[in-house]
Amino acid sequence: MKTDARTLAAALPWLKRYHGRTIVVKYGGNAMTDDALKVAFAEDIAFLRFAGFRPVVVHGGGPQISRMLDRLGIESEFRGGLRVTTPEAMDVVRMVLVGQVQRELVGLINEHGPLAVGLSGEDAGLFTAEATNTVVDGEEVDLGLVGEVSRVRPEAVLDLIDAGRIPVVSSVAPDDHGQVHNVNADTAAAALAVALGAEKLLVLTDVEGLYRDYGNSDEVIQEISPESLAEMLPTLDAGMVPKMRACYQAVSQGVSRATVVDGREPHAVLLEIFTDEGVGTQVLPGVATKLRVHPAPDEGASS
Ligand SMILES: Nc1ncnc2c1ncn2[C@@H]1O[C@H](COP(=O)(O)OP(=O)(O)O)[C@@H](O)[C@H]1O
Ligand SMILES: CC(=O)N[C@@H](CCC(=O)OP(=O)(O)O)C(=O)O
Repeated sequence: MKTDARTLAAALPWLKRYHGRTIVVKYGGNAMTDDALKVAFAEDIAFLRFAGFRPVVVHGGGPQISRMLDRLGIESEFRGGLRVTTPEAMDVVRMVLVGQVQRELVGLINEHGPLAVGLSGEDAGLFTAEATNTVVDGEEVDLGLVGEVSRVRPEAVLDLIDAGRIPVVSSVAPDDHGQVHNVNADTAAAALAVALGAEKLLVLTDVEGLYRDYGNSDEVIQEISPESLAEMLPTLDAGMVPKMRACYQAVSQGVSRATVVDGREPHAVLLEIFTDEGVGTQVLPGVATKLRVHPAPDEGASS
């Protein structure tokens, strides 16, 4: 059989499995580095929709926010993987996420038909935020206007999906008093995946997956259970903290699996979903931890 035919035929089990199912795809700002990657991402999302899946996009934009804050001369720092957000910075976060990153992704997806509709946690009560702090080296750190998602009203997203649209969601959300908060996009994606009863949470980032010992070892975790991940969480650093906590929460609350993949690979979404060889790190119940040394000898080979 020709290689292309083999690849297409191998997609059949995944087409059957995910047909009519909801997949929440979190597109991190670090995986939006060049235009070609963004175009490929939009193609993948449109592909999923035309293949009969129900894709929902939650996007990040951390590096884009940082660049704009720099340009405006507003200082920003991250603590425990979360941006300390002053009221001044909050305006910029909202402007960049909703006004720039979301608009761009909606436009790219809509190159393929009238599919994507952008919304944020502020629309139709989608998310309610609750102010949160974080603990770094045993000390509580005040993060300002940073929120966790305390409630999800998924009706607006469900209406869009049922109408054949692709929701593209930005992670800002009001608290009970209407004060808008900055929610980490991984956190928002997990909360939405749980509320939608999604089959899968797929997270695109800028590393091959979760490294067992980042910076000191080439071993990437291929599969891990939520329990083993929970044990690892206190040892993680930087952006991986909210990301892996989000995967843990999604799988602990009913999403069948959460996967972190390298979004710098063009068409990472299609590769992850339609090839038998799992790439990245999969969090799923009941598995023993499985490691892979990166780069794996046969990585990139589809079966
Ligand atoms: N154990 C780990 N495995 C992989 N990456 C890690 C780990 N610990 C920290 N990191 C860092 O987390 C970063 C990804 O998080 P982040 O920058 O927030 O990405 P995104 O914009 O995709 O949400 C990686 O680029 C890496 O520098
Ligand atoms: C509270 C917090 O840190 N919010 C993030 C929101 C954007 C985000 O999460 O973007 P990535 O997915 O690209 O990292 C921020 O301000 O950068």
